[in-house]
Amino acid sequence: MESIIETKDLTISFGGHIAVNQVSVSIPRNLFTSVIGPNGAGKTTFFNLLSGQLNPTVGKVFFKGENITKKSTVERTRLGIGRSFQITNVFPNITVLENVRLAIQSREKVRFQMIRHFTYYKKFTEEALNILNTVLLSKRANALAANLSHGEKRKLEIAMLLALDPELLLLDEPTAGMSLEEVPAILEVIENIKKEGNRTIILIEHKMDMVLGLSDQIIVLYNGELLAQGNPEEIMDNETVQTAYIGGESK
Ligand SMILES: Nc1ncnc2c1ncn2[C@@H]1O[C@H](COP(=O)(O)OP(=O)(O)OP(=O)(O)O)[C@@H](O)[C@H]1O
Repeated sequence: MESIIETKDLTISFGGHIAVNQVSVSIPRNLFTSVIGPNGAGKTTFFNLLSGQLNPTVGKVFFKGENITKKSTVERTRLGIGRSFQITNVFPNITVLENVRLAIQSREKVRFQMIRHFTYYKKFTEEALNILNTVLLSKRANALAANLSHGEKRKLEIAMLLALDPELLLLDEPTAGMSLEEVPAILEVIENIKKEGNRTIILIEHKMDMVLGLSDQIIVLYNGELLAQGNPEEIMDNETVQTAYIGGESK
């Protein structure tokens, strides 16, 4: 199966501590992959190495076959890798719809020419409304971003990410800090993106029921190392995983 992103011996150490240790994985295009592992296993660091926030001490990252190890975060975003927390430009004092439309506009780097402006405005507004539909924020399109609840803000962050039109979406614990009532909506948002079928999603998540329900394959990290990779059944049946992680994880 064609891989969208691949790592070879990916390693990073902070001082003496090896946070990600010789991880070689191939992540197939259009499959839903989750990365699990106990606290401190190296999941977020692994994402940082994929998105370019960190450079590996050793090892390589390939995106669609191209060696991107030396590329910056901005270059990787341009190539099609989208990471949720990269989106810092949510403007609190404009509406939800305007935020998403502006993000689309900046993606397209449109020059404001008055004659063409109306055509683009309509096109971008339609795309923004479609994205808001995907993230279940249509009803809040005209609300000021500042007035959103915590759960709605997370949805807007995902919307801003979708506005970049990434081929690969890296979602790092999208339900973190959410109330239990807000979790099903985020799950529905992820399912909507999955259903649209044009993006590959990699999810870091502690909620095992969510991981098992969404994933085609699961990568297990433990002490920075790749402990296992397989479909949900294989991972649940894997004795090493049970001993190292699932049995011992309470979060
Ligand atoms: N910038 C850094 N400097 C020093 N140590 C770091 C740095 N970033 C991460 N670490 C260490 O690397 C290890 C892996 O951290 P990481 O955040 O990747 O784990 P995680 O699996 O995402 O954990 P969690 O589930 O708690 O988010 C931890 O021991 C952490 O303290």
